[in-house]
Amino acid sequence: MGTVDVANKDVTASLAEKKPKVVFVLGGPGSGKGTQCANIVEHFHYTHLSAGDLLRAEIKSGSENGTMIQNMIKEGKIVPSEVTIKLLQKAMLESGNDKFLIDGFPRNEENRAAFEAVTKIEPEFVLFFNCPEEEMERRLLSRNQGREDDNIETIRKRFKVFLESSIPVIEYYKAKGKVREIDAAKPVGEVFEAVKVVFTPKDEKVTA
Ligand SMILES: Nc1ncnc2c1ncn2[C@@H]1O[C@H](COP(=O)(O)OP(=O)(O)O)[C@@H](O)[C@H]1O
Ligand SMILES: Nc1ccn([C@@H]2O[C@H](COP(=O)(O)OP(=O)(O)O)[C@@H](O)[C@H]2O)c(=O)n1
Ligand SMILES: [Mg+2]
Repeated sequence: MGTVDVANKDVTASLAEKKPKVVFVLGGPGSGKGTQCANIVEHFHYTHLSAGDLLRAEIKSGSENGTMIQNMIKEGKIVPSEVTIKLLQKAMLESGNDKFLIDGFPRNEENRAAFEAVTKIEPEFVLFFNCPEEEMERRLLSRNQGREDDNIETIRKRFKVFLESSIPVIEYYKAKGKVREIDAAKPVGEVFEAVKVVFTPKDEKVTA
């Protein structure tokens, strides 16, 4: 066993000790995951970890996996979970927090099963932003963050991957009663009102 494996075992053990609370934030590309996570962080003091942001930072850092990650993102493909899970574990440990919004992960069955097997962490619930494709396409084409995957050709590929690989993950958690579905086609403020209801503890909810 190499030193990298040993180091990752330490990370896994330290994380397991903390028993972190995890919410998976899922939804198609452009459904508003990042936007709403920023609001949730402000109001509910979670740490936001976007799998896509972590992968993009890994490319920028000049890591040995950088070129592979960059090529997969350009093609709208899902990076092997070994890479993404290590980045998530490291970020969780470094944050010092014990409440996380994991945005854009798990995106396929391999992501889901590997995260469960490696970390033994079961999500509290899954926040699912449901949005029609036409609206997501409009938003992505005007996102203007200079992303190499926000062009119509890659967007189409990402929608296909979402339908074929990510929807089954949402269905898996639906069968476990863990999905909190939000109508994400509405304006940002209205979507957040619905999000707040999900994050507000039941005994604090005002029943008018
Ligand atoms: N409810 C909304 N209505 C209109 N535009 C939105 C809404 N939510 C997000 N956006 C915009 O759509 C684009 C994609 O949002 P983002 O939060 O990055 O989505 P995701 O992380 O799911 O891809 C951004 O430019 C964002 O400002
Ligand atoms: N779990 C993940 C998340 C993202 N990614 C890659 O990163 C890309 C961008 O993900 P993202 O979450 O930032 O994209 P949005 O849904 O926010 O538009 C995806 O299309 C994948 O290529 C991945 O491989 N595995
Ligand atoms: Mg995002």
